[in-house]
Amino acid sequence: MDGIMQITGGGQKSRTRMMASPGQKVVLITGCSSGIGLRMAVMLAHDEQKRYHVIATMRDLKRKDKLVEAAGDAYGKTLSLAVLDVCNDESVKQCINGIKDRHVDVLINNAGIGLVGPVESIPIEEMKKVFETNFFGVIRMIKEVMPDMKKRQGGHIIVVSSVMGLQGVVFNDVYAASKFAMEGFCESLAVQLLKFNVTLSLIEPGPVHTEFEAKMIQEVKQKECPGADPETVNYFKNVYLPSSIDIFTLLGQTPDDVARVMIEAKRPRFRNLTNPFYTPIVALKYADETGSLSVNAFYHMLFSMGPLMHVCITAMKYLTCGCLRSRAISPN
Ligand SMILES: NC(=O)C1=CN([C@@H]2O[C@H](COP(=O)(O)OP(=O)(O)OC[C@H]3O[C@@H](n4cnc5c(N)ncnc54)[C@H](OP(=O)(O)O)[C@@H]3O)[C@@H](O)[C@H]2O)C=CC1
Ligand SMILES: CC1=C(/C=C/C(C)=C/C=C/C(C)=C/C=O)C(C)(C)CCC1
Repeated sequence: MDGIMQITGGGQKSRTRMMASPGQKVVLITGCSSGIGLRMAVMLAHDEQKRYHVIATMRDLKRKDKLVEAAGDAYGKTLSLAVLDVCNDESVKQCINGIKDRHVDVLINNAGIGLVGPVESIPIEEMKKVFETNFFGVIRMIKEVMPDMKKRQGGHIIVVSSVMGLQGVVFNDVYAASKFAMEGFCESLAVQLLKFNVTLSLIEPGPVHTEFEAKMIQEVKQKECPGADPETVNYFKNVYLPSSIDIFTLLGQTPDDVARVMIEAKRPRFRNLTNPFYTPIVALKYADETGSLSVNAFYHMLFSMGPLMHVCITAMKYLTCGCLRSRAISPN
């Protein structure tokens, strides 16, 4: 393993860290009870050269069993567990204060939640929860860890964003907005951090088969959408849902695919799309600065193409996988 996980500077000081052996880098990951966070934690803890000590955090330790089982022998050696709720100031402080010298070499902000539905049917409180987790949760972590990294002139902050941080998707308005907000925040901060030799990277997965997908399907099926008109509810449940399931089936990656992109890239880049299919989708946006191309393309894919969308996406998948897969999977 080489990868995005490269640390710039501060290497010697890492000897004083709690739990980590000399020379090991301390990697703190949020949201490790399932999905991408769990797999990243396990893959790093299983590094053959034992270069990382992973502090796998989750908000509720009752959910630790899947991680502990997947970690196997690494648990208690190269992987330890800690409680951390990214929405709670105290919880974040307590966790970081519990680490020797508060020394974190790599911070992976993975914890996040989704939200789908017609905007008019979603209470503002629910929308705030999404921003509180996906946006302020990341900022809370960065504020706690970044000052020490700046002092040490070294460290790496990774943020699991999404393709929806670059391109909005119908009925995902608020979730996409939370990831766009994160992208803007990181784009601004990355420049300052370079001056302190601290690297900031974004990971932008497309659909990934995790609990996130199951929760999304459940949410669409169960939501009664009060306040939304019947036509909109029909588009949400009978047009968006089947297209979305189709897209997960056709293009979905595994959490291991995503973790590998992060771990195996030779040099840390600022943006890291994990799914080659989304490269042309994002390119559409930059090809037409008025935005009409993207809005019209998505409109036709969703509302005019019907079953043809499946054929079209399958064709695009094979075309893009052919020419872009190697770039997306091993970017350097
Ligand atoms: N799956 C997908 O299609 C995609 C996912 N992503 C992003 O990937 C990241 C991981 O999601 P994924 O693995 O797919 O989904 P999962 O639902 O499997 O995992 C999300 C993790 O975040 C944790 N979490 C939620 N709220 C908090 C909180 N307040 N404090 C600490 N942890 C919290 C969950 O913990 P708990 O068990 O306690 O709920 C869980 O461990 C998210 O940021 C998501 O936005 C990006 C692109 C695509
Ligand atoms: C329905 C639909 C689409 C759906 C995309 C989806 C469902 C993407 C999911 C991404 C996820 C889950 C990201 C998580 O952060 C497209 C391709 C835009 C084309 C138009 C129709």
